[in-house]
Amino acid sequence: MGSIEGIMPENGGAAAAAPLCNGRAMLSSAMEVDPVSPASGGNDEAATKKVKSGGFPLEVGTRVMCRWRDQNLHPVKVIERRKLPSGGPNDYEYYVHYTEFNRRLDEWVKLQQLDLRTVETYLDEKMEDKATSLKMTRHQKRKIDETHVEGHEELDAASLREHEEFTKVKNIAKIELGRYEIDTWYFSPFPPEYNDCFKMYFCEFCLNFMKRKEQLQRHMRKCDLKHPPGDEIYRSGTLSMFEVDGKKNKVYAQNLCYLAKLFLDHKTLYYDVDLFLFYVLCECDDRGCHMVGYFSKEKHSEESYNLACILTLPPYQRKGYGKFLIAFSYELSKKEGKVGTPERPLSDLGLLSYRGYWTRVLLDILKKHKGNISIKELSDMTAIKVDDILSTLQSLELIQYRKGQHVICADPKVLDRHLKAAGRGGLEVDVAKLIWIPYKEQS
Ligand SMILES: CC(=O)SCCNC(=O)CCNC(=O)[C@H](O)C(C)(C)COP(=O)(O)OP(=O)(O)OC[C@H]1O[C@@H](n2cnc3c(N)ncnc32)[C@H](O)[C@@H]1OP(=O)(O)O
Repeated sequence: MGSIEGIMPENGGAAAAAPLCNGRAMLSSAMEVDPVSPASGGNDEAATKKVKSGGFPLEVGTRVMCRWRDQNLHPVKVIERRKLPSGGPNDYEYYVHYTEFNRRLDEWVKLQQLDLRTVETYLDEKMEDKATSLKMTRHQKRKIDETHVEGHEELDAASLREHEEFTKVKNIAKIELGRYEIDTWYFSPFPPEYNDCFKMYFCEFCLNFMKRKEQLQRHMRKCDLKHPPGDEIYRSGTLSMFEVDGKKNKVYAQNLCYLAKLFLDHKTLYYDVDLFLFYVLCECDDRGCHMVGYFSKEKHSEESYNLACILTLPPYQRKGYGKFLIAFSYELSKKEGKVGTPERPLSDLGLLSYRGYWTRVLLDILKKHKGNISIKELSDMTAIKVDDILSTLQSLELIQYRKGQHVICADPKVLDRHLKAAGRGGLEVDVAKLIWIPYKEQS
């Protein structure tokens, strides 16, 4: 581990910071596809100026069509380039951003994948502006936070640019975790000694990470853990949930945050894991409890956040675990006697999962309920914050504003149609199997 004290994904106040992976307007129309999120193409277009057609190697900023894994050509922007070790002076590979897709699909491609007839080179004026202006945007601040530079307010434009350069390309391409090799999605600020790592090896139990397979093998012979540290607060069949206190298990919590950042783009990394609890979901067998995903939660949240970050590891995604984690966070809120809401901004996949969960929970109640029901009553029953109920019902066009108040208009046939469209329900939380005392009642 590096010398930093701790890291914690945190996104308070980041809503206005033009997050890279927020729930943009595409969400209603792109429910079933992966990639899910288009890029911020529109604004980019406005802020760039066509300068010239390039030669070789292609310039950073070049726009060109690129053959993707679906075998079709898609527009990309060259983010970075590097010389091929064995190649001649013009033999480069290019790190490209598919402008229609989310940043998690950015990748290194060979020249042969690019349709060179479509090459256009653009100079990004925004980048130029940054180099000459000393004014730091919130977005830039966020980038600096991600690389753990203290006192970043004082950084000049050149250093800022250096940091942007540093975070725009995924630093770690793959990780090994338990029996899975996983392609990473985003940059994560691992300590500098890991900079040259293509693949990292994680102990699936203590989450320590290493550069080489042999190190991991040696570690696995010594590591005593067979499950996350902390208390097992839920067990149902082969599923277990562990509550890990960031203060008591600092190194584990830090490791978890480094790991999670590889799949979370829009979260700022923050120092203090002490202030958070981590709920780690595992599938258990005779070899141990294998992490499936987790969510973090502030011990005390003034904004009534009941979840800070949520992650299902890619091999386990689309199996209902995300909605299970969300449901679990609301069960904890119910036990606390509070309403809750996730920290903003939500990622594209985060918003899809929450929208699916809220829709299903609310419509199930509306379907069964006889007589009138208020938004407040719905909130009390579900621990879902009133704003989230309103936005969900509004997006389903089930709510009208009449005579100064919101009225739910729930035709059973319409409810059925929406429920069908809301996707699967996710794995159920069996509340009887949750044994948990809210944090404030301890100590
Ligand atoms: C507050 C915050 O932390 S916001 C950040 C949220 N976290 C992230 O973005 C990290 C990376 N993403 C993830 O870890 C996961 O995608 C999660 C946690 C958001 C969802 O986890 P999953 O285990 O895949 O969720 P689950 O299987 O319950 O599916 C939830 C719904 O999300 C949608 N969804 C999830 N993945 C996809 C995808 N790749 N493409 C389209 N829709 C998707 C679907 O509507 C799905 O429901 P359905 O399968 O019934 O149609």
